[in-house]
Amino acid sequence: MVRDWTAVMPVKRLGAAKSRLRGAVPPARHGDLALAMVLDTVSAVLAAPAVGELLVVTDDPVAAAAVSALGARVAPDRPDAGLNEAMRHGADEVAGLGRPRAVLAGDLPALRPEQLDAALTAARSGRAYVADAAGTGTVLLAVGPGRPLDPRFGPGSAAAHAASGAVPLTGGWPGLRQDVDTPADLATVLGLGAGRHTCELLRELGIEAACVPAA
Ligand SMILES: Nc1nc2c(ncn2[C@@H]2O[C@H](COP(=O)(O)OP(=O)(O)OP(=O)(O)O)[C@@H](O)[C@H]2O)c(=O)[nH]1
Ligand SMILES: C=C(OP(=O)(O)O)C(=O)O
Repeated sequence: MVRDWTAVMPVKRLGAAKSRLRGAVPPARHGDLALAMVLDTVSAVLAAPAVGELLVVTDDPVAAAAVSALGARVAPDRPDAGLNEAMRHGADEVAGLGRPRAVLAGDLPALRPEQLDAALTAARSGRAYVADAAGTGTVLLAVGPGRPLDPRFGPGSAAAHAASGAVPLTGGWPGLRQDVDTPADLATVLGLGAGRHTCELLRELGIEAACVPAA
């Protein structure tokens, strides 16, 4: 498979990230959990043969160092105006319109490389999205060369992406579709099998967790 996709992943400052997930682990470890989920998502993305490069858009120094160590490239969060602007900046300005780009959230700790490959293969020709497991949100938005990303993430983003002309991708891909916003989402992910970083952190905290093999 040709490694031609640039994956783009926005990561909020860890101290402010994943507020709806607060309470899933002790407060002092909340940032560690947010980072562990990012690292599992990054590991799966970098192991996907269709991905040539992963660009992480973040102003968090700890996350930046950790994802760099795994092999991702880091760009600052500009214009520092929220999720859609961070995605647009990474995909259209830093990566550039000349490449196929796919943005995905950094909260997919059960993501498997083959699921991302399948989604990117299905998306190849146009602007396409993958809805989250609930069907209302979006976990991935892909766009071919020459086209702006035009991201519309936020509440109801699946419908917003459809209304903007993006094609919904219909594969099963349970790990790709399962983003973690709440403690209930985390429990679902632990049933699917979380990546090594999330899994080891939870086990350290005495929480039962099924782990998948390292990607
Ligand atoms: N660079 C950047 N990433 C963001 C920003 N807002 C959200 N993200 C990232 O986008 C992905 C999905 O975001 P959300 O699920 O809305 O995450 P969140 O804002 O941390 O979660 P809540 O506080 O629970 O709403 C995660 O990887 C976040 O880290 C932002 O303003 N800048
Ligand atoms: C930003 C989104 O999701 P969430 O905040 O639920 O992760 C979205 O689905 O567009």
